[in-house]
Amino acid sequence: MKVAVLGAAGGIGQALALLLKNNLPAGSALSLYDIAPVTPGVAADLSHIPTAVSVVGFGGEDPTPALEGADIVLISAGVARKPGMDRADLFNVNAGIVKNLIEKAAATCPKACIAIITNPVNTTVPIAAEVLKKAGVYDKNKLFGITTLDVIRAETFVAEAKGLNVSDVKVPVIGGHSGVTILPLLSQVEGASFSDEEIEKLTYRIQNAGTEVVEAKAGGGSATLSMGQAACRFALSLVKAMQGESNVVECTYVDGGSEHAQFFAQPVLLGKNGVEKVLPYGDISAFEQAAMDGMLETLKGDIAKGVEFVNQ
Ligand SMILES: NC(=O)C1=CN([C@@H]2O[C@H](COP(=O)(O)OP(=O)(O)OC[C@H]3O[C@@H](n4cnc5c(N)ncnc54)[C@H](O)[C@@H]3O)[C@@H](O)[C@H]2O)C=CC1
Ligand SMILES: O=C([O-])CC(=O)C(=O)O
Repeated sequence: MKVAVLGAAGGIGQALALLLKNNLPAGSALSLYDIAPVTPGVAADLSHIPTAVSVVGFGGEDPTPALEGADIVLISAGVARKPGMDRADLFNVNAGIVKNLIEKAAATCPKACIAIITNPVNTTVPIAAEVLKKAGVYDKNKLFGITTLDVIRAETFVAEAKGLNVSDVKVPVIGGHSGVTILPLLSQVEGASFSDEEIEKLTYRIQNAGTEVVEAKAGGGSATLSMGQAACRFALSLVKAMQGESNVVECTYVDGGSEHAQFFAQPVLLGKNGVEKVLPYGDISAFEQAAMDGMLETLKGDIAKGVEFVNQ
């Protein structure tokens, strides 16, 4: 299995590459790309870690050499938030970066599964879909927005609040990846019950956890280490499923599985060819239904912005 990371010299990219070097199955290949000229050096650095995962790195303008033969492409290239910004403020810079990288992926590894980290995810994933459609290589089962950070945050915060062992806590998070579009289904957490006030507070914290990190980093960027961990979890799940393991499920932002919006995050059964089946997210509470009703206009607007960007 060959995994390419685009944006590999950045805060997320380096953390993710380190985790993948240590956790991909033996015999895998890791291919790193970033416009930053340090990238071959990042690969050289990682290559001294004694695991059976090969690593090469490419800098400069052209990602093609990193994409050749890739089975999975993980994209974290782009700018991150500073205090006072919301994720949509990243659109002007990151939309063009994602469009260019996807054009290269469409030409070089059209059958790869592509998973996008770059914000605003609600919009960059529809951009990728439109670019792949224009290139005639779109397979909706092979395009993902990585929303796993919302899931690991929800699991961490619930375990802390309820004194549970975090490895036993499962929290589906549906919708999108910004503000009100992030909807943790706390009503489905097993082995814990919450007061209305706890639900409101936990939901708000999960929705705004990215901003919590942006403010704490005080101008030095956004979540990188927890995102590296989240993206590694998602990538390893995808690798396992693509290699034939059954029952691999992750919440992820995908095309066409929801009656609510063209793109929607919910539990997805992963398989040999990417999405095997978009799973129902089950019963939700009245609070969650109101949150769902309240998010859809924002989410649909975010999606339309991406579609327009490519087709303008
Ligand atoms: N999906 C999610 O849950 C999360 C997404 N993010 C997003 O991930 C993105 C990256 O964040 P960080 O790694 O913290 O930023 P960073 O600034 O540390 O790294 C970004 C990297 O992208 C590279 N880059 C810029 N343009 C490029 C291009 N055209 N081709 C290749 N590489 C390019 C830069 O050289 C840099 O190394 C941001 O958009 C951020 O908002 C961050 C946290 C969570
Ligand atoms: O908040 C940000 O800008 C980065 C991000 O997506 C997150 O941490 O969830």
